[in-house]
Amino acid sequence: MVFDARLLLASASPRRRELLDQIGVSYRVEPVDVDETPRPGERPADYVRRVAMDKARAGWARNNGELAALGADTTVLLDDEILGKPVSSAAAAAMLGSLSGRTHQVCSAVALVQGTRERVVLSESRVSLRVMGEEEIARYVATGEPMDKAGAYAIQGLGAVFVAHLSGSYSGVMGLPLYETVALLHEFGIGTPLTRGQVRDGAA
Ligand SMILES: Cc1cn([C@H]2C[C@H](O)[C@@H](COP(=O)(O)OP(=O)(O)OP(=O)(O)O)O2)c(=O)[nH]c1=O
Repeated sequence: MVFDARLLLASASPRRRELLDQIGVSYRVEPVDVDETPRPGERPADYVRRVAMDKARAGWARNNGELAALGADTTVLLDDEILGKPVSSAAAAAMLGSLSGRTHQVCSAVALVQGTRERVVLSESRVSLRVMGEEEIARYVATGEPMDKAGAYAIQGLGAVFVAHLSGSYSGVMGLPLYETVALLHEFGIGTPLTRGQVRDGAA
């Protein structure tokens, strides 16, 4: 239990907790469940922003009205097609096969809600994975790491061995773009240990 938190993290993701811990932000965790089904014809960037905002709104609704609620969503896009979390080992292997030797996009949105105040920011990255053989894909899938990850890999885990190039935000690919997150937190008057002096209302 964190007592001095000014932020509610509307997420069950251990990666998002780890990333907020990394920059020294205190928060209380409140996982939420929102519909993550893309709407017909919805542009991927709009989809990611909408889901992040829905998570933040759901977090705010569970709150006692004191803490700003943060929601985030991360999606992998290959040729503008959304690759979500794999539903099975076979789906994970197929996803990795389609990403092998190619460059894909990772879109991460972070949203903050405090009452009627709502803001969402998008981070877009490009990641090139090297060619992966069938056997190494099978070995990677057998580790279990791909299963709860958009695009079936984790840049912060064993999957790092496949990442040939990244242009954009490492933390965004991992699930919470920290530069954008800190900018949003500032807008809402929430500082970090390093940036607290720059926040309008002082205390972090
Ligand atoms: C591409 C990539 C994704 N991921 C993860 C980040 C996200 O947690 C996940 C995408 O799923 P999300 O729906 O964004 O998040 P989540 O279900 O894990 O958590 P919550 O909705 O409760 O906030 O994929 C990695 O951890 N590493 C990577 O390299």
